[in-house]
Amino acid sequence: MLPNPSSTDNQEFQIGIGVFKESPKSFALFQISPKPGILFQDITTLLLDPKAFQDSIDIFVERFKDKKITVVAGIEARGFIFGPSIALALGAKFVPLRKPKKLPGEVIFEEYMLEYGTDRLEMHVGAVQEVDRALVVDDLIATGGTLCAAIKLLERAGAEVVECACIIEIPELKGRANPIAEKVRSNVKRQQRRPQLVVRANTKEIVFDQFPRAAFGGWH
Ligand SMILES: O=P(O)(O)OC[C@H]1O[C@H](OP(=O)(O)OP(=O)(O)O)[C@H](O)[C@@H]1O
Ligand SMILES: Nc1ncnc2[nH]cnc12
Repeated sequence: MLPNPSSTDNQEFQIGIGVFKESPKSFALFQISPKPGILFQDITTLLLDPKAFQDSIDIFVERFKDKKITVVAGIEARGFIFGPSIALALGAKFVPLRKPKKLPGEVIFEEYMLEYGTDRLEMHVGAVQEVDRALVVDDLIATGGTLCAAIKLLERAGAEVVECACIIEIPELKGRANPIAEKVRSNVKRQQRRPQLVVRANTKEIVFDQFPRAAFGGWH
């Protein structure tokens, strides 16, 4: 359940803070739990702040603009939020990697395990070619299973996967222990030691400047 500004109940949502590593910018980050036992990192609060949203795109574009990327592959669903803008800015084509049975044409697919189940990514046959240099975009890396499946799909089609880019990393889930780790770059560090602001179900209470801004050097 997402915060409802008009709600009068007392349900509480935790808000963490995300900090862009390459610029002194921060944004709010909901931590809610739509699935039992999972502390869900939700990037929709970032989207409510057009400046922070633009910054998140610009940071990716800056990093990848000289890497001869010819295809940006966005992972359904939240990779579709960030991927197309990055693709247009890089002058690259955008290829959606979709969940099962959504694409109308012939597909190749990869199955993978998630923090909370299994899933499958599909890609249209012919969407990428052997000459393509790919950037994979998603909102978040948890176990790394999704990005790993995306890389396998693109490589099976002959593309070279240059890097994977996501907004947030959940270090506790050790996605970087996955063999794909050297290809993954996240551009946000969660402020784990910072006390979390707890608000009552009211998005208007998100105050971005309430938190000291901090810059972290470099990607990792
Ligand atoms: O690193 P992993 O453990 O593979 O998890 C990361 C994936 O999980 C989330 O998507 P989800 O599978 O929940 O799908 P959705 O975006 O369609 O809701 C997230 O958007 C990533 O794609
Ligand atoms: N904890 C989490 N929050 C958001 N998306 C996720 N995908 C996998 N684990 C997740």
